[in-house]
Amino acid sequence: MNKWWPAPAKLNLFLHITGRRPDGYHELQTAFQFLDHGDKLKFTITENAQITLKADLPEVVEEDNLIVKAARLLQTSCKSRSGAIIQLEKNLPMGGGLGGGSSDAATTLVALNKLWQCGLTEDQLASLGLQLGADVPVFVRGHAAWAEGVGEIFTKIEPPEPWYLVIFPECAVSTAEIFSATQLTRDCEPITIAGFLAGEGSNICESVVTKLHPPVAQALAWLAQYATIPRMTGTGSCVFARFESASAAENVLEHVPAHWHAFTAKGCNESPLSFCAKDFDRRLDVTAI
Ligand SMILES: C[C@@](CO)(OP(=O)(O)O)[C@H](O)COP(=O)(O)OP(=O)(O)OC[C@H]1O[C@@H](n2ccc(N)nc2=O)[C@H](O)[C@@H]1O
Ligand SMILES: Nc1ncnc2c1ncn2[C@@H]1O[C@H](COP(=O)(O)OP(=O)(O)O)[C@@H](O)[C@H]1O
Repeated sequence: MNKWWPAPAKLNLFLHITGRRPDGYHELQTAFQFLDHGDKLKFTITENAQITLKADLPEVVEEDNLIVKAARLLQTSCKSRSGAIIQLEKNLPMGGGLGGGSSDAATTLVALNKLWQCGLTEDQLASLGLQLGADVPVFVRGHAAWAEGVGEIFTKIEPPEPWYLVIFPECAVSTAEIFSATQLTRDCEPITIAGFLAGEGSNICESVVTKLHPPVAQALAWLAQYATIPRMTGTGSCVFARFESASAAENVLEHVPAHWHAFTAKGCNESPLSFCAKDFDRRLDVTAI
């Protein structure tokens, strides 16, 4: 049966900028964790090579959609003669720092690699993903990670998996806009994984984003009434706080002002996409017997 593949959200549990490369890209330290909440994609394989996207996403023209770009890139790389009709259920806000577009691209690479039987390795898929965006490789690899470089050098980590309340303050923030801001701090002292797991780290982009986008400051101030250390993810705009239980997060969700979109989700060190890919392999094994 044709099933839905998950494209989960990510959180940056902290984000520091430690330098800048000659090409302008920023050197980062960050920790990625996935959420059990995100977009969903369904793939129907076709005999002709056409890639068709069915998505209610008028903001992004089909040619620019990372799903279409990922499918075409894989098709060229593995010389697939098949095509696909790809259906997208978009649940994640765009420009929210939850990595929705990157996650959609990663799910497309992982799913079509299996469905077209391309046989590319995880390393090959991650390096294709990096051509599409700095955030795509972590979604391909599917494990919570400490990331350095421009965000592509990973070490697996196992942080606690709390419940989160995530608020999208109804404003989109462009990653490029924040990385080009002159006031951005770009000389954070490097920290260690042990230091992070012991509670060090913040989101260094928060001060710039809150000045340029007041709703982000308002959402952080609102969350601070209910939780300790509310934080922004990535370059914004979403903010989040952690809770001990689903019910504790849901109790606060009930009070979120109606003009903001918000949801609760569980932190996951293994991505829902990774579970789905393993389940796909397991089913193939069963069919083969
Ligand atoms: C910083 C993070 C943290 O997760 O921000 P979010 O986008 O998730 O908020 C990401 O790594 C972003 O990844 P992604 O959103 O894929 O960025 P890309 O499309 O590759 O790049 C968008 C723009 O951001 C800048 N950029 C991106 C990554 C980086 N390490 N340094 C940069 O300077 C570049 O100017 C680039 O043109
Ligand atoms: N499938 C997609 N879903 C969302 N955004 C996409 C997609 N394809 C391309 N984009 C572009 O990527 C930008 C960043 O989107 P997204 O990844 O959701 O946000 P963020 O990087 O802040 O987490 C969008 O504003 C949009 O222009």
